[in-house]
Amino acid sequence: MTKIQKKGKNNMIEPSLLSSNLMNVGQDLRIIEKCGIERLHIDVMDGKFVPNLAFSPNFTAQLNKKTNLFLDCHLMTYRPEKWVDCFDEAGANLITVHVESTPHIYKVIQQVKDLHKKVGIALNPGTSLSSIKWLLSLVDQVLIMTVNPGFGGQNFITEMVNKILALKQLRQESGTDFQIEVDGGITSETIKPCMQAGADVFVAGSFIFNNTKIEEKIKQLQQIDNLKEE
Ligand SMILES: O=C(CO)[C@@H](O)[C@H](O)COP(=O)(O)O
Ligand SMILES: [Co+2]
Repeated sequence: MTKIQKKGKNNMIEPSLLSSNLMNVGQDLRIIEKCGIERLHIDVMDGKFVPNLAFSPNFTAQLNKKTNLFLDCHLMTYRPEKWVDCFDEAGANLITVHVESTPHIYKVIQQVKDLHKKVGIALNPGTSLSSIKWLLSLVDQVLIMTVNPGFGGQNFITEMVNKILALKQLRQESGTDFQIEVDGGITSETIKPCMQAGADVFVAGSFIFNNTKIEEKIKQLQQIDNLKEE
């Protein structure tokens, strides 16, 4: 199966399986695909970098067999360099590593690029943009965490809107074209300031999955996908 990732209207919403009912994941994948979604968010947690555990390479490989969706693996692990190869083999299309998680961030980015996978860097809310400025020309995506990582269902940190704005400005000034992704507390309300500030990809977990109307919730987010100024 060919994996696609177009810049387009429906690919901007990225459902996060962390809050989904894993007993229904097969059915939910079909609903997500039917809605025209093209990307899926897979949270990977090691119980050390964040106080929780989440998805394995094996789970990712099983998903990869069942769907053509573009798989964005968000590694919330210390020393992500140990996990990159496993998630590459599992079928990740984009591997995002936290700048706070390793003393060798440049090396990990090169490791992902050498595997011919898309690469992202993520920043915790408390980490400033200056820590990644020098890396911006190397990456396909920057993930601004809009909650402290570890759990779904937390409240959006509104101060992060200014960070998105500042990152968009850095992108313009540097002539680079990485995508800006936001993750944490995204709802039909909080998505709006993020979109207006310049975010391109919107991860949403509990807003989509903490109810039985997954399709309706995805559509609510997709309908807002027109506020963006270019
Ligand atoms: O990385 C994370 C949490 O650390 C996320 O991807 C969550 O899955 C987002 O969940 P909601 O905040 O949308 O419920
Ligand atoms: Co995530």
